[in-house]
Amino acid sequence: MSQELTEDQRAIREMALGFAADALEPKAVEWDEKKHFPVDVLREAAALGMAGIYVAEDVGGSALSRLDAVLIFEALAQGCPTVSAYLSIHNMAASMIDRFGNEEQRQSWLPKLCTMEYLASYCLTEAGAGSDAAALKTRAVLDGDHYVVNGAKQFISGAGASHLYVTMVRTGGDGPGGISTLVIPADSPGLSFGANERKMGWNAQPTRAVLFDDVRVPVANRLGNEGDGFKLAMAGLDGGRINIGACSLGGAQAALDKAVRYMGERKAFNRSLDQFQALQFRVADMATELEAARSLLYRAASKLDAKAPDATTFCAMAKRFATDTGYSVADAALQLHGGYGYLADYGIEKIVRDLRVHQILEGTNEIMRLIVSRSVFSEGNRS
Ligand SMILES: CCCCCCCC(=O)SCCNC(=O)CCNC(=O)[C@H](O)C(C)(C)COP(=O)(O)OP(=O)(O)OC[C@H]1O[C@@H](n2cnc3c(N)ncnc32)[C@H](O)[C@@H]1OP(=O)(O)O
Repeated sequence: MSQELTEDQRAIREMALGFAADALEPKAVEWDEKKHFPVDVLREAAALGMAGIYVAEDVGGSALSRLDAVLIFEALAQGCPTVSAYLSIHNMAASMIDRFGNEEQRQSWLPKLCTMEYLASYCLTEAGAGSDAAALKTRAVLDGDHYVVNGAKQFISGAGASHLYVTMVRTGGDGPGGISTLVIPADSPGLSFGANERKMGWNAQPTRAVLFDDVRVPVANRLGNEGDGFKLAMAGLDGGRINIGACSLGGAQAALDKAVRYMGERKAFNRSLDQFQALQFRVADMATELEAARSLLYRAASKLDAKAPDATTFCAMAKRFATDTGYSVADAALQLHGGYGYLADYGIEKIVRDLRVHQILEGTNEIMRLIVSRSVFSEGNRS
């Protein structure tokens, strides 16, 4: 463990690890193969307080810290990175309503989001606006006390299954200042979904386009003021990014643990694999790299909890480092299994496939470098 955890934090982590071992890990390969989104299991996680982790208690949330959330997503990902990652997106959307919603919005949506009677999706990306999120084109035009929304969102996790879509739309001119955030219910007339995308991994959750054709959304569903939407979206992503980093670390830890067990059982040249120093050193490096990533991730979470001015930069550093490290450690664990690592039964190749996308989503790792370099160079300019 990279930093001393409090007794409460250890208990939270143990609870999530127990849930991962009992409810996620035994089914994870089957869910991947059948492309099954286990909503019933997500609701069991919600009953343990993991659907509104950093949402306030008055609306059913657990009111825990960002560091607590990272511990939970890391632990859950040891059972299934994909289910943990969906839950992290649901938590991000719920926390945006908690932080930026008015009292009526909080009371009407959050109790159901915290039990997962309602599932939530986060809709920023468009076919023509991924990394350049401020270029989004989905438009919302005011018509009396409603907005009329037209456009399409791409790569939306949970789409088709979610009940609420926290959606960034253009209500004003070009650029970030013209963007607002609307909470759009799934049953809104004119809202429809693309086909479930066929993916390399992340098969235990659906990914679809969300299509808006003259969808009427009450002005009362807007979070914050007109023009605030880009900042709300970015603020949500700060936490979302470290949560995804935690999912990578959890998946990679599970892969490393499998490799260590396998190396004790598998013999070659009359010795078990764990007797070869070259392989022992490889495992030593993997464990060291994971621990370094964990330290940075927990530091970023603590910065977010402290509302530190450099929290966004640390979240970007941690997301980039944890998802790159997690992927390379999981891939090395596959290699240590030899041909068996490539077989579905061992559960390693699924972890590698699941973790690959973490280097792309919640902001590509190239965008994370952009955020960090902007901060480094602006600090350099000041001195
Ligand atoms: C299986 C599926 C595979 C693929 C799944 C893909 C789906 C997803 O991953 S979900 C979405 C992920 N998308 C992203 O992460 C988007 C990546 N892009 C970005 O983060 C931004 O566009 C980024 C960082 C490049 C900056 O954009 P840029 O247009 O230069 O805006 P920038 O000038 O920095 O900021 C605009 C305003 O927002 C504010 N802002 C920026 N970041 C933050 C933040 N973290 N918190 C609060 N405010 C912020 C700025 O201060 C600025 O405010 P002001 O105008 O008052 O100075």
